[in-house]
Amino acid sequence: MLIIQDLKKKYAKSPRPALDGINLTVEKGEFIAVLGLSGAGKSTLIRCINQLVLPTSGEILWHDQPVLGKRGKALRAYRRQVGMIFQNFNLIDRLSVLQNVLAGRFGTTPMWRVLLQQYTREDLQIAEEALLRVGMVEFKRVRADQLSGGQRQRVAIARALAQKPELILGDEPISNLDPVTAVDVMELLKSINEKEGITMILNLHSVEIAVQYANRIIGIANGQVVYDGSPEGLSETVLAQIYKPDRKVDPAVTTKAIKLLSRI
Ligand SMILES: Nc1ncnc2c1ncn2[C@@H]1O[C@H](COP(=O)(O)OP(=O)(O)OP(=O)(O)O)[C@@H](O)[C@H]1O
Repeated sequence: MLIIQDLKKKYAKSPRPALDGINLTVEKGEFIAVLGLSGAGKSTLIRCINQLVLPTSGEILWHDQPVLGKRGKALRAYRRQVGMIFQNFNLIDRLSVLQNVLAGRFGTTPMWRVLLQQYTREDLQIAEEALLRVGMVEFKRVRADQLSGGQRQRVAIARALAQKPELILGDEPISNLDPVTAVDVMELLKSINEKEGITMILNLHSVEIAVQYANRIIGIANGQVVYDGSPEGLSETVLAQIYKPDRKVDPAVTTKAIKLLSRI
């Protein structure tokens, strides 16, 4: 469903490319965890997929159609098929839970339709179904800023679901959550992946969580894919390739981290 070909991204003020020739093929129904050191390029990759960041070169194909260069209506149509969840949830605090989820129905069209309650009965039904799916329907009238982190991420997932996406991208979706809530959110995402067949690509910082939930791991180092395979294949050598020492990290710290990681 998604093919990434020789994708490169060089930010104007950055000396090194953030992405340096990424090639990936993603099939429907996969649950992919992207691992890598801070600065490896994970966020840039996720953001290039939904065009929040424009790559410098390469190609992205969605159902065999080129994504790069899409503008306006065509870009909105593509983005509706690709839901996104973020580390900081990206909810609008002053709006209710339901209004936040309804925002997902409009993709990138103006917020005034939500604010003026210009949505259809069908939009409302889909939004409520999404809230029911994530266990938050009884909070629909509550303002988003009244919720806990875990509840906010559930609402963000419902907002993504209300788009009726084929793919959900997650940029460190559990980084701001305590370990129990993080597992709770991962269980929800896994269940959505298995029951609704929605493909997941999530950047994760926890190798342990990635191994537990993903059926494919993509390891990135210095903007390149250094591992693409099963969780079982994450040997100490592979972990060293992903989290290898580089200029920014003290080699002793990295070695210690790899030893800790390889115990899982
Ligand atoms: N807007 C930007 N402008 C300039 N350089 C950037 C920008 N965003 C990211 N970078 C650089 O691109 C590289 C990759 O960053 P990216 O955020 O994709 O990494 P990451 O693996 O997601 O890291 P983290 O886990 O810390 O979020 C880093 O060197 C970073 O400094």
